[in-house]
Amino acid sequence: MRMKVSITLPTPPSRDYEITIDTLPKITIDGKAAIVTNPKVAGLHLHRLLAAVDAKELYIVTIPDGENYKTMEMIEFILDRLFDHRLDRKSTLIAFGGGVIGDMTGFAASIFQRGIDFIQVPTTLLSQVDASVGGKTGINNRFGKNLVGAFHQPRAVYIDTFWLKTLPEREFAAGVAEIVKMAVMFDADFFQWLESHDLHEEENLKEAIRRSVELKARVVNEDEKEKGIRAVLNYGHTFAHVIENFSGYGTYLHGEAVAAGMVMANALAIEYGLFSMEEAERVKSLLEKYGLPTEYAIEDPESFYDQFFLDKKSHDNKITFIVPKAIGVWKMLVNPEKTRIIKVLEAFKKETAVES
Ligand SMILES: NC(=O)c1ccc[n+]([C@@H]2O[C@H](COP(=O)([O-])OP(=O)(O)OC[C@H]3O[C@@H](n4cnc5c(N)ncnc54)[C@H](O)[C@@H]3O)[C@@H](O)[C@H]2O)c1
Ligand SMILES: O=C(O)C(=O)C[C@@H](O)[C@H](O)[C@H](O)COP(=O)(O)O
Ligand SMILES: [Zn+2]
Repeated sequence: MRMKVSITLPTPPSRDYEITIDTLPKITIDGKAAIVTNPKVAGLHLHRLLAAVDAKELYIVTIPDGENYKTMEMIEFILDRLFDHRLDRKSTLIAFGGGVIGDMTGFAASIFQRGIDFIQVPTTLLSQVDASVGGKTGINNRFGKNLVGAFHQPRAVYIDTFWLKTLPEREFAAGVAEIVKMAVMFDADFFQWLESHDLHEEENLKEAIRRSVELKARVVNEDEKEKGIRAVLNYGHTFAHVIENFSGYGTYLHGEAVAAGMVMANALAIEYGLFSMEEAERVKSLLEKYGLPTEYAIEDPESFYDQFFLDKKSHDNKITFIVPKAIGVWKMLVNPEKTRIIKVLEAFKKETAVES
C-alpha cells in the first residue's frame, strides 16, 4: 500500500535582529555562553568584552588565527570544546573577531545540537561593514572558498569602532573594498561621497559603516537565502574566490582579492559594452587610494575559468557574473561566452606579465 503524508510547515519564524553601531553595551545572556576568538583578538581586546558580558557560565574557545584555519577540522575543534563545557541547546556563542571568526562561529552555532543562538561582535572593518550582517556562515575546503556552510542569522550584531584602533592598515583597506563594492552596486551618491571623504577620519568611517550596513540589511531583508538580489553582494567575488584559492588562503586578504576581482568584473562588463572605461577608472582609483590591489597575474586562464564552475552562482554548467552597468546600477550577466571571458582573463595575464 502506498501512502502519501504531507508536512505543511508554517512560514519560518521571523529572526529579526538589531545591528547596533555604538559603544559595546552590556550583553546579558540567560544560559551558558562561549566566546569564540583567536589569540590576536583575545590578547588585544578580550578583557573589554569580558567586562560587558553577563552569562550564567562563560567559556572562551580560542582557535588559531587566519583564513587557513577556516576549515571543517576547526569546526570540529570548536564543537568539541562546546561539548567539553556542557553547553546545551539554550546556550549562546559569541563571535569575537573578524570575518573568519564570524563565519566559523556562526557555522558552529548552526549545527551544534541542530542550531543554537549566536551573537556577532565584529572587530575588523570588513566584518563590521559586511561579514557580521546577514547570516552567511561557513568554511573553505580543498575545492574552494565558502563551499560548505549554512544560513544562520545572529541574534544581535554589536558594531563598535573602538576595536578598529588596533587594526593594521592593510586589514583596514580590505574592509574598504567591501564598502566600495556596496557603493558601486547600489548607491552612486555614496560612491561619490567615498571619492571625496577619507575613511581614516572617525566620523567619515562611522558614516561609511552605517551606510554599508543599511545597504546590506536592505538586500538581506529582501532575499535572505540568495534566491535573487543577494547575489549582487557577490560582485567581484567570482574572481576573488579563485584568486584566494589559487594563491593560497591568506596570501591575498579577502578584501584585497575582492578589489582585484571587481576590476576584473568591470573588464568583463566593458567587454560586453555594459560599463564605461571612465567609470571603471573611477572604481580603480578609489581602490588604489587605499592601496588595494587592482591587478592579479593569472597564470593559466583556462584553469582559472574552470574554477568558476564551483561558484555557488553556477548552475547547469552556466555561470552568472555580477557586473556594474553604471556606478550604482548592477546587472547579472548570465552565461557569458567562454571565449569572451577568456579574453578578459588573458588581458590580466598580459598586463601583469608586461609589468614583471
Ligand atoms: N559571511 C559573510 O557575509 C562574509 C562577508 C564578507 C567576508 N566574509 C569572510 O570574512 C573573512 C574575512 O574577514 P576579515 O577581513 O575580517 O579577516 P580575518 O577574520 O582573518 O581578520 C583579519 C585579521 O585581523 C585580526 N584582527 C581582528 N580584529 C582585530 C583588531 N581589532 N585589531 C587588530 N587585529 C585584528 C585577525 O586576527 C586577523 O589576523 C573571509 O573568510 C571572508 O570569506 C564573510
Ligand atoms: O552576504 C553576502 O551575501 C555576500 O555575498 C557578502 C560577501 O562579501 C561575502 O564574501 C560572502 O561570503 C560571499 O558569498 P559566497 O556565498 O560566495 O561565499
Ligand atoms: Zn566578501
